[in-house]
Amino acid sequence: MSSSLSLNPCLDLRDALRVGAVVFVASIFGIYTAPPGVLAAFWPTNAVLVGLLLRRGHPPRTAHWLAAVTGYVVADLVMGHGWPKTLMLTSTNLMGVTVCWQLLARLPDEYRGLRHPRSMLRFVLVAMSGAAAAGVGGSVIHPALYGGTPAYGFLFWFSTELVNYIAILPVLLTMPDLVRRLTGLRRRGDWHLWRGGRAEYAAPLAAFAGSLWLGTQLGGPGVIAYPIPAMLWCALTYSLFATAGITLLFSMWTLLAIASGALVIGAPVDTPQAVMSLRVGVTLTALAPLAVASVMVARNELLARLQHAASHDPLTQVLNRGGFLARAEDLLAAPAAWPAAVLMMDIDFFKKVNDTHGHAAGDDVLTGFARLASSCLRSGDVLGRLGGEEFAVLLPGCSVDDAHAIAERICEAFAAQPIPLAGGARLHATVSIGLGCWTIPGTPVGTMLSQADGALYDAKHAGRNRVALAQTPTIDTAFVFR
Ligand SMILES: Nc1nc2c(ncn2[C@@H]2O[C@H](COP(=O)(O)OP(=O)(O)OP(=O)(O)O)[C@@H](O)[C@H]2O)c(=O)[nH]1
Repeated sequence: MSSSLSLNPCLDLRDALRVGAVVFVASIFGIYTAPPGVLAAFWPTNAVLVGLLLRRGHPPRTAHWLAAVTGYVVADLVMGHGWPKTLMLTSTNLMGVTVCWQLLARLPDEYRGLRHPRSMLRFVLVAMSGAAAAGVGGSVIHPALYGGTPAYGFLFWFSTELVNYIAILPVLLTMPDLVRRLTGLRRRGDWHLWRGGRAEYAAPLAAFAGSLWLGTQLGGPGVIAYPIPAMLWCALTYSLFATAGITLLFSMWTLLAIASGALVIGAPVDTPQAVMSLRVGVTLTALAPLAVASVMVARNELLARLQHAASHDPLTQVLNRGGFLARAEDLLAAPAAWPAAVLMMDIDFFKKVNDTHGHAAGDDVLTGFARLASSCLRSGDVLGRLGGEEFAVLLPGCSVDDAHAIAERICEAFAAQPIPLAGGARLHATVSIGLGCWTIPGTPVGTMLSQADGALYDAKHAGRNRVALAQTPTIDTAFVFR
């Protein structure tokens, strides 16, 4: 969410109302699904509220907290709880939410988004702290409202909140990727529901579904762990968000299937203690795939950064020689890439620029040229810095006339636009370009570059600041255009 939201009271109010409405709907859901006369065991409201407050671009305001309190209170009153019970439940809910939100909001972004290898450890500690805060409230209100000891009240609230936070919050914490995708604000490498082809995508999900089904057929206490290998496979294949969704599904399915008798574990789950133990156990089981998915995200982000560093020139940020050659070979493997043209470009008298204005000014000229050349290219063209002041462009699917027009545009635009230097001065520079165009598919990139380099030599010798055409198998006369 943009920071303008915080400056716009109307938008802030609308946002707060949305928070209140979500709290109300989630609370009604929790109350409806609770067994009669007992406190709701699946209570998504608190985890959803924490997730909502964290997903906003800036801290919640008083209006958001007031809207949340109103959502809790109205839901309880609508469902027939009196004021004393409503206030006790609401304050206990808010104790847990406040602690959980405070602690998560203080975590660095990558920990909060579960994108750090150790983020799951911190996340579990935060979830336990939030659950413990709710447990403290529960130890006071539970005996008064439902009977039992304060210790039981603590344990019931602690276990319920722990399960809800661990099962639901990861989905919400990784959800911003989905929001960015839906709103078109996509970042490189940000969203991959899966990594790989279609079969690779479908297989882990099928294994997960199969393991759930197998559990219903075989029964016994071990069946709870049957889906773990499939969930680990999902974590290695799908995005963190998808994995979080799958682990939530696992927790809900396992608990519901045991409750309904579809999954027979052979042990009685007929005391509140046994129910609590089962719920916490099932949810903690789901932490393993989540931790693997977190490690995968961190690993993939690191790999992407390394790959970028290995294939790009740190000064101009265009491809380096290795990156250019690899990309060119990839592109030229497609028949549609032919005819293909190559431009070899070399900044004129660049040594003099360095000697006269200093190395930093030379660097400014290089970055200025890379920027300008990029702006003259079509999408799909590839620009690389082959070394020093020498750049190359691959123009796939480009006729010699179009390639010549692009080369002329770069040459003229560079000569016409002086480069602003750090001290405020402006520096005029020119570039010479050798151009080749090949119609025969399969011509090696190295051959194309060296023939275009020959034309660049011609351009330099004809006086620089010009474009020269290479001799290629289809064009057999080398000449200088101007
Ligand atoms: N500032 C800067 N200079 C570089 C960099 N890489 C190479 N150079 C310099 O680029 C210059 C290249 O000079 P030459 O190859 O003699 O070519 P030129 O002066 O451009 O002459 P012509 O190409 O014949 O027009 C050398 O002085 C290198 O030190 C760089 O990253 N930054």
